[in-house]
Amino acid sequence: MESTKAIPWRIDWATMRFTYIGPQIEELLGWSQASWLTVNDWAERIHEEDRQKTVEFCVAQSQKGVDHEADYRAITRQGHHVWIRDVVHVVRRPDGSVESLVGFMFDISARKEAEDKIVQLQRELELLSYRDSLTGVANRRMFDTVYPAEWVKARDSGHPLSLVIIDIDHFKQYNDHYGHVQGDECLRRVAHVLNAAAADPDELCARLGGEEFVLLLPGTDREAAWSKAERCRELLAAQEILHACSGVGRLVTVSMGIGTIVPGAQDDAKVFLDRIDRRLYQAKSAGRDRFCDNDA
Ligand SMILES: Nc1nc2c(ncn2[C@@H]2O[C@H](COP(=O)(O)OP(=O)(O)OP(=O)(O)O)[C@@H](O)[C@H]2O)c(=O)[nH]1
Repeated sequence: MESTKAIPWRIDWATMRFTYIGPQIEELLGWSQASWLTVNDWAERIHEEDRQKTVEFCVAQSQKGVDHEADYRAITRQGHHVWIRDVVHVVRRPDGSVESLVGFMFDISARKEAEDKIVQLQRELELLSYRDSLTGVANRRMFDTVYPAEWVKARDSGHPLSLVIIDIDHFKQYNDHYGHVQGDECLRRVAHVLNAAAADPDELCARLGGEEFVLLLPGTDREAAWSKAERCRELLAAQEILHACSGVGRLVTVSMGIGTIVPGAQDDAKVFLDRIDRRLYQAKSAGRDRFCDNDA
């Protein structure tokens, strides 16, 4: 047993002293075999954050006479820590009283590291699933998650909520003329500009799909939403993205539907979104490269 990776040990229940611990413990944790005298030596060598719950759990299980296992970080003599799985068997006398505890300690650091890596990857994946892969701004899924929450916040607080829906003008012609790859690049640049315009932490710029984007602007009144939309146009104009076949001008332009609401109990987030979308199409039919903020 002393040649295996698992480290065997035995504790006498009456005295709470180690009657045996495998010599491999020194290689694993740095503490000599002879230094493991009582359960206190074991408890003191458990990481502070794991100590209380591990000791309480193991004592309770042992008192009940139940075999158990516990994962915890053991402190090494050098001050580092190693993840241990302690598997404990409670040895009982014929009358049922506890005589001793015997167990094995396993080094599970590699497994814990792999588990941590998986958790981290899952978090990254979760974040990525809310990003539009082409432009890097938030995607429709993110908007669909955040918008209802902001709606409820605005309704409860009585603060205004603004939406700006933005669509690139004659983007089909852009793609047809410059090709899809340059079309993608154009989308990235427009997204970048819009994202820069909605830079406050509670503001959101999301790509709704195709060449359509939305700015979700909590706590923003009508006037401030207009300034935001103006800012988007200025920033986009400064990019000077050529669009030879636009028909509107020589540069890429956008049309926007804008709206502001202090949601009341009867209002519906979806209805409001549809209304702003209709305003966008009013801006399109009125000649493009403009805003519309009222219903025709
Ligand atoms: N390059 C590129 N093009 C896209 C992408 N998604 C959608 N499109 C293109 O966007 C164009 C949208 O065209 P339309 O819906 O006809 O709109 P439009 O030409 O912009 O015309 P208006 O909106 O009326 O000004 C289509 O040609 C789509 O192929 C994308 O991810 N990359």
